[in-house]
Amino acid sequence: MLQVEALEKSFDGFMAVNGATLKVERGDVVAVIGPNGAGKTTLFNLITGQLPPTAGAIWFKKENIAGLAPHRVCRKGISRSYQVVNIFNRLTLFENVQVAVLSRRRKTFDLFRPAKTIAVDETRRILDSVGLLDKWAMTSGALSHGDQKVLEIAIALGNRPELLILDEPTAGMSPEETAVTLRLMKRLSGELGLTILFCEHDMGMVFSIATQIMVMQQGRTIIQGPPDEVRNNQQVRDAYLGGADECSA
Ligand SMILES: Nc1ncnc2c1ncn2[C@@H]1O[C@H](COP(=O)(O)OP(=O)(O)OP(=O)(O)O)[C@@H](O)[C@H]1O
Repeated sequence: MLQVEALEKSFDGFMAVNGATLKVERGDVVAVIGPNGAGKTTLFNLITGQLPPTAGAIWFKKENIAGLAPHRVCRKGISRSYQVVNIFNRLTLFENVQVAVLSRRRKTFDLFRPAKTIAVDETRRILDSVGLLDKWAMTSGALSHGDQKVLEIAIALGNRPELLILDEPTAGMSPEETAVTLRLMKRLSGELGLTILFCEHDMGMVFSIATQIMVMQQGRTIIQGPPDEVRNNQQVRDAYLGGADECSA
Protein backbone atom coordinates (compact mmCIF):
# COMPACT_ATOMS: atom_id res chain seq x y z
CA MET A 1 0.00 0.00 0.00
CA LEU A 2 2.79 2.42 0.99
CA GLN A 3 6.41 2.15 0.00
CA VAL A 4 9.04 4.73 0.90
CA GLU A 5 12.25 4.53 -1.10
CA ALA A 6 15.59 6.26 -0.42
CA LEU A 7 13.80 9.22 1.15
CA GLU A 8 15.86 12.27 2.11
CA LYS A 9 15.13 15.55 3.83
CA SER A 10 17.83 18.11 4.40
CA PHE A 11 17.41 21.20 6.59
CA ASP A 12 20.18 23.57 5.51
CA GLY A 13 22.52 20.67 4.87
CA PHE A 14 21.49 18.66 7.97
CA MET A 15 20.06 15.32 6.83
CA ALA A 16 17.09 14.73 9.15
CA VAL A 17 15.96 11.86 6.90
CA ASN A 18 18.82 10.21 5.09
CA GLY A 19 17.80 7.42 2.75
CA ALA A 20 14.91 5.99 4.80
CA THR A 21 12.91 3.06 3.48
CA LEU A 22 9.56 1.78 4.71
CA LYS A 23 6.98 -0.70 3.52
CA VAL A 24 3.38 -0.84 4.73
CA GLU A 25 1.04 -3.57 3.48
CA ARG A 26 -2.74 -3.23 3.69
CA GLY A 27 -3.94 -4.30 7.16
CA ASP A 28 -0.53 -3.84 8.81
CA VAL A 29 0.03 -1.97 12.06
CA VAL A 30 3.51 -0.56 11.59
CA ALA A 31 5.46 1.13 14.38
CA VAL A 32 8.38 3.43 13.66
CA ILE A 33 10.75 3.56 16.61
CA GLY A 34 14.09 5.23 17.22
CA PRO A 35 15.81 7.62 19.61
CA ASN A 36 14.89 11.31 19.92
CA GLY A 37 15.85 13.14 16.75
CA ALA A 38 16.03 9.95 14.64
CA GLY A 39 13.76 11.54 12.04
CA LYS A 40 10.42 9.84 12.78
CA THR A 41 8.23 12.95 12.77
CA THR A 42 10.06 14.34 9.74
CA LEU A 43 9.39 11.05 7.93
CA PHE A 44 5.67 11.37 8.71
CA ASN A 45 5.70 15.02 7.60
CA LEU A 46 7.20 13.93 4.29
CA ILE A 47 4.61 11.19 3.77
CA THR A 48 1.67 13.47 4.56
CA GLY A 49 2.96 16.40 2.51
CA GLN A 50 3.69 18.82 5.37
CA LEU A 51 7.29 18.89 4.08
CA PRO A 52 8.60 18.33 0.55
CA PRO A 53 11.36 15.70 0.35
CA THR A 54 14.84 16.58 -0.90
CA ALA A 55 15.03 13.23 -2.73
CA GLY A 56 13.36 9.83 -2.90
CA ALA A 57 9.95 8.39 -3.63
CA ILE A 58 6.77 7.75 -1.62
CA TRP A 59 4.55 5.24 -3.39
CA PHE A 60 0.96 5.08 -2.17
CA LYS A 61 -1.32 2.70 -4.05
CA LYS A 62 1.18 2.70 -6.93
CA GLU A 63 1.33 6.49 -7.25
CA ASN A 64 4.35 8.57 -6.23
CA ILE A 65 2.87 11.11 -3.81
CA ALA A 66 6.22 12.68 -2.81
CA GLY A 67 5.85 16.46 -2.71
CA LEU A 68 2.03 16.54 -2.97
CA ALA A 69 0.30 19.17 -0.81
CA PRO A 70 -1.21 17.86 2.47
CA HIS A 71 -4.84 18.26 1.33
CA ARG A 72 -4.11 16.23 -1.80
CA VAL A 73 -2.40 13.48 0.20
CA CYS A 74 -5.44 13.49 2.49
CA ARG A 75 -7.78 13.03 -0.49
CA LYS A 76 -5.72 10.03 -1.59
CA GLY A 77 -6.68 8.33 1.68
CA ILE A 78 -4.01 9.17 4.25
CA SER A 79 -5.02 10.89 7.52
CA ARG A 80 -2.88 11.71 10.50
CA SER A 81 -2.86 12.90 14.06
CA TYR A 82 -0.09 15.01 15.55
CA GLN A 83 2.30 14.76 18.48
CA VAL A 84 0.78 17.94 19.87
CA VAL A 85 -3.00 17.90 20.14
CA ASN A 86 -4.58 19.65 17.17
CA ILE A 87 -8.29 20.26 17.74
CA PHE A 88 -10.68 23.20 17.86
CA ASN A 89 -10.88 23.71 21.63
CA ARG A 90 -14.00 25.88 21.60
CA LEU A 91 -16.05 23.54 19.44
CA THR A 92 -17.89 20.52 20.80
CA LEU A 93 -16.63 17.00 20.04
CA PHE A 94 -19.50 16.61 17.60
CA GLU A 95 -18.58 19.80 15.77
CA ASN A 96 -14.88 18.90 15.55
CA VAL A 97 -15.67 15.59 13.85
CA GLN A 98 -18.52 17.05 11.79
CA VAL A 99 -16.13 19.60 10.24
CA ALA A 100 -13.83 16.76 9.15
CA VAL A 101 -16.71 14.76 7.66
CA LEU A 102 -18.02 17.81 5.77
CA SER A 103 -14.56 18.61 4.51
CA ARG A 104 -14.26 15.11 3.06
CA ARG A 105 -17.68 15.47 1.45
CA ARG A 106 -16.50 18.86 0.13
CA LYS A 107 -19.47 20.51 1.82
CA THR A 108 -19.68 23.62 3.93
CA PHE A 109 -22.45 24.66 6.24
CA ASP A 110 -25.39 26.05 4.37
CA LEU A 111 -27.39 29.05 5.50
CA PHE A 112 -30.75 27.35 5.24
CA ARG A 113 -30.06 24.20 7.20
CA PRO A 114 -29.29 24.10 10.90
CA ALA A 115 -25.69 22.88 11.34
CA LYS A 116 -26.86 20.33 13.92
CA THR A 117 -28.73 18.36 11.24
CA ILE A 118 -25.84 17.87 8.80
CA ALA A 119 -23.79 14.66 8.60
CA VAL A 120 -25.26 13.60 11.94
CA ASP A 121 -25.27 9.84 11.49
CA GLU A 122 -21.72 9.55 10.25
CA THR A 123 -20.39 11.94 12.88
CA ARG A 124 -22.12 10.03 15.66
CA ARG A 125 -20.91 6.70 14.26
CA ILE A 126 -17.30 7.92 14.32
CA LEU A 127 -17.58 9.24 17.87
CA ASP A 128 -19.13 5.92 18.88
CA SER A 129 -16.30 3.95 17.24
CA VAL A 130 -13.71 5.72 19.40
CA GLY A 131 -15.80 5.57 22.59
CA LEU A 132 -16.56 9.29 22.86
CA LEU A 133 -20.22 9.40 21.86
CA ASP A 134 -21.46 10.04 25.39
CA LYS A 135 -19.36 13.23 25.49
CA TRP A 136 -20.48 14.52 22.07
CA ALA A 137 -21.88 17.83 23.35
CA MET A 138 -18.92 18.74 25.56
CA THR A 139 -16.57 21.56 24.64
CA SER A 140 -13.44 19.84 23.35
CA GLY A 141 -11.07 22.04 25.36
CA ALA A 142 -12.61 20.66 28.56
CA LEU A 143 -11.66 17.05 27.76
CA SER A 144 -8.81 15.24 29.49
CA HIS A 145 -5.53 15.09 27.55
CA GLY A 146 -6.16 11.40 26.75
CA ASP A 147 -9.65 12.07 25.39
CA GLN A 148 -8.32 14.99 23.31
CA LYS A 149 -5.81 12.66 21.64
CA VAL A 150 -8.61 10.16 20.97
CA LEU A 151 -10.74 12.98 19.55
CA GLU A 152 -7.89 13.73 17.16
CA ILE A 153 -8.09 10.15 15.92
CA ALA A 154 -11.86 10.60 15.47
CA ILE A 155 -11.22 13.75 13.41
CA ALA A 156 -8.75 11.82 11.27
CA LEU A 157 -11.41 9.12 10.74
CA GLY A 158 -13.73 11.79 9.32
CA ASN A 159 -11.62 11.59 6.19
CA ARG A 160 -12.39 7.83 5.90
CA PRO A 161 -8.69 7.05 5.54
CA GLU A 162 -7.23 3.83 4.23
CA LEU A 163 -3.99 4.61 6.04
CA LEU A 164 -4.05 6.26 9.46
CA ILE A 165 -0.81 7.85 10.66
CA LEU A 166 -0.46 8.57 14.36
CA ASP A 167 2.47 10.56 15.73
CA GLU A 168 3.06 9.40 19.30
CA PRO A 169 -0.58 8.56 20.04
CA THR A 170 0.10 8.00 23.75
CA ALA A 171 2.45 10.94 24.39
CA GLY A 172 1.76 12.48 27.80
CA MET A 173 -0.89 9.89 28.68
CA SER A 174 -1.39 8.13 32.00
CA PRO A 175 -1.00 4.32 31.99
CA GLU A 176 -4.82 4.01 32.01
CA GLU A 177 -5.20 6.37 29.03
CA THR A 178 -2.43 4.50 27.21
CA ALA A 179 -4.32 1.23 27.72
CA VAL A 180 -7.52 2.80 26.33
CA THR A 181 -5.66 4.08 23.26
CA LEU A 182 -4.03 0.71 22.72
CA ARG A 183 -7.43 -0.99 22.82
CA LEU A 184 -8.80 1.61 20.43
CA MET A 185 -5.98 1.08 17.94
CA LYS A 186 -6.53 -2.68 18.09
CA ARG A 187 -10.22 -2.12 17.37
CA LEU A 188 -9.54 0.26 14.48
CA SER A 189 -7.19 -2.19 12.84
CA GLY A 190 -9.33 -5.25 13.65
CA GLU A 191 -12.99 -4.27 13.30
CA LEU A 192 -12.57 -1.36 10.92
CA GLY A 193 -9.70 -2.94 8.98
CA LEU A 194 -7.61 0.23 9.00
CA THR A 195 -3.95 0.18 8.12
CA ILE A 196 -2.02 2.06 10.82
CA LEU A 197 1.43 3.64 10.83
CA PHE A 198 2.54 5.16 14.11
CA CYS A 199 5.64 6.25 15.98
CA GLU A 200 5.92 5.72 19.69
CA HIS A 201 8.43 5.73 22.53
CA ASP A 202 6.49 3.31 24.76
CA MET A 203 8.04 -0.05 23.87
CA GLY A 204 5.37 -2.03 25.74
CA MET A 205 2.76 -0.42 23.53
CA VAL A 206 4.82 -0.98 20.36
CA PHE A 207 5.51 -4.64 21.00
CA SER A 208 1.94 -5.41 21.99
CA ILE A 209 0.26 -4.05 18.88
CA ALA A 210 2.66 -3.69 15.94
CA THR A 211 2.71 -6.35 13.23
CA GLN A 212 5.82 -4.70 11.75
CA ILE A 213 8.44 -2.48 13.36
CA MET A 214 10.76 -0.13 11.53
CA VAL A 215 13.77 1.15 13.47
CA MET A 216 15.22 4.53 12.55
CA GLN A 217 18.50 6.06 13.56
CA GLN A 218 20.03 9.28 12.26
CA GLY A 219 17.52 9.46 9.44
CA ARG A 220 18.18 5.92 8.23
CA THR A 221 16.23 2.69 8.44
CA ILE A 222 18.22 0.14 10.44
CA ILE A 223 15.74 -2.67 10.01
CA GLN A 224 12.07 -3.36 9.32
CA GLY A 225 10.45 -6.64 10.22
CA PRO A 226 8.06 -8.46 12.54
CA PRO A 227 8.49 -7.72 16.29
CA ASP A 228 10.46 -10.90 17.04
CA GLU A 229 12.96 -10.24 14.31
CA VAL A 230 13.48 -6.66 15.50
CA ARG A 231 13.68 -7.71 19.16
CA ASN A 232 16.45 -10.19 18.35
CA ASN A 233 18.45 -7.97 16.03
CA GLN A 234 21.83 -7.25 17.57
CA GLN A 235 22.28 -3.97 15.71
CA VAL A 236 18.98 -2.70 17.13
CA ARG A 237 19.93 -3.75 20.64
CA ASP A 238 23.31 -2.07 20.38
CA ALA A 239 22.20 1.08 18.61
CA TYR A 240 18.87 1.85 20.18
CA LEU A 241 17.43 -0.47 22.76
CA GLY A 242 20.71 -0.48 24.63
CA GLY A 243 20.42 -3.95 26.11
CA ALA A 244 18.41 -7.11 26.28
CA ASP A 245 15.60 -6.05 28.56
CA GLU A 246 14.05 -2.89 27.17
CA CYS A 247 12.25 -4.55 24.27
CA SER A 248 11.14 -7.67 26.06
CA ALA A 249 7.63 -6.34 26.79
N1 LIG B 1 12.19 22.30 10.51
C1 LIG B 1 13.39 21.85 10.92
N2 LIG B 1 14.51 22.59 10.75
C2 LIG B 1 15.71 22.12 11.14
N3 LIG B 1 15.91 20.92 11.74
C3 LIG B 1 14.83 20.16 11.95
C4 LIG B 1 13.51 20.57 11.56
N4 LIG B 1 12.63 19.58 11.90
C5 LIG B 1 13.37 18.61 12.48
N5 LIG B 1 14.68 18.95 12.50
C6 LIG B 1 15.77 18.15 13.04
O1 LIG B 1 15.74 16.90 12.39
C7 LIG B 1 16.05 15.84 13.31
C8 LIG B 1 14.92 14.83 13.31
O2 LIG B 1 13.81 15.40 14.00
P1 LIG B 1 12.42 14.62 14.18
O3 LIG B 1 11.50 15.52 14.94
O4 LIG B 1 11.96 14.12 12.88
O5 LIG B 1 12.89 13.40 15.10
P2 LIG B 1 12.00 12.36 15.90
O6 LIG B 1 12.60 11.01 15.66
O7 LIG B 1 10.57 12.53 15.57
O8 LIG B 1 12.28 12.80 17.40
P3 LIG B 1 11.33 12.69 18.71
O9 LIG B 1 11.27 11.24 19.06
O10 LIG B 1 12.09 13.49 19.75
O11 LIG B 1 10.00 13.28 18.38
C9 LIG B 1 16.30 16.50 14.65
O12 LIG B 1 17.68 16.66 14.82
C10 LIG B 1 15.60 17.84 14.53
O13 LIG B 1 16.23 18.80 15.34
